[in-house]
Amino acid sequence: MHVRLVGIHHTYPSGTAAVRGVDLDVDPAAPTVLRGANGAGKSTLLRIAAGAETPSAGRVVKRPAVVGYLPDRFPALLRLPPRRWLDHLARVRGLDPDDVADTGDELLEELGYDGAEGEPMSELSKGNAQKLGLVQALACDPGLLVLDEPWSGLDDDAADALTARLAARHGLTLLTDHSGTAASLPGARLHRLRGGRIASGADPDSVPLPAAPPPGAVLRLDLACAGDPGPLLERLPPAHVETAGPGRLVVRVPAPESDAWLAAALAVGCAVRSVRPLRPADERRGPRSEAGSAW
Ligand SMILES: Nc1ncnc2c1ncn2[C@@H]1O[C@H](COP(=O)(O)OP(=O)(O)OP(=O)(O)O)[C@@H](O)[C@H]1O
Repeated sequence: MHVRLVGIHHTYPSGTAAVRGVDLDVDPAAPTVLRGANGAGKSTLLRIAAGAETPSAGRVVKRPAVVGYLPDRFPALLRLPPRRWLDHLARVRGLDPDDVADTGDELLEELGYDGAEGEPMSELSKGNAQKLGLVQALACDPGLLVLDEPWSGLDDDAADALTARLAARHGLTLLTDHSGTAASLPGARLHRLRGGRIASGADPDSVPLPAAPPPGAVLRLDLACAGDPGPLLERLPPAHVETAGPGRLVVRVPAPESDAWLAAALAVGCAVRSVRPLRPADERRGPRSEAGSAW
């Protein structure tokens, strides 16, 4: 079941129009990732998707009953100790805290949480507070998981553990991520927000095509594509394949063919991560992998 954000606008009482007409499908088959500059409206849109904020206009269709939400920041004066806070949030979601305690403990261990039991939330280190935030969002077995910068503040081991958990998740997931890690999740669908709007494929900020590639130029297309790349490549025009792995396809195509190639890739459900001209040194080095090779 998809969750759909339809015609979402949001203007804060201050007059800031943070979201201006966003339609977005959150697909259960792959994580939906929002990118964009600071202030683009990502956190606002996530709060609306999670049901933590009511939009000025528009609606969220088919939001599941249980939503796991990691906000961009916690209230600074949260005095509850961690365990009581986790129990409190379980009750807010209509769940019995005992039912989520085992999964919560498993997650705390997996993420290497080492904050003191009795310490108020407001006195935890940033990373430990982030780990608790992730645990409350993940432990409730959410129908929709909404994560605002989930890798922020995590140490390397915790970041890897989170990446592995999200990669293995089946279900609706919507997240923002400045670190770039989310783009590597299998099948990740990337959308760029710009000034409160989803940037279209033609937006230069979304598809950074060089203004005028010189004759003979070769472009490297980096794509996020759901599913097995083998069958996908058979449906696409020939190209030198650099990388063909779960969720990721990197190919080289002559510049004059790149528009047709991109159009074909978008038509089979891929999202464009970047389009860059190859430097002559890269071209001499040749592709790193021969998977699916040849024009
Ligand atoms: N509570 C609020 N009241 C008034 N304006 C707000 C509020 N929260 C956000 N804004 C404004 O709305 C716009 C979008 O902010 P938002 O936090 O959604 O962007 P963002 O893309 O998540 O940014 P960042 O990458 O810095 O987290 C910004 O201009 C911001 O100043």
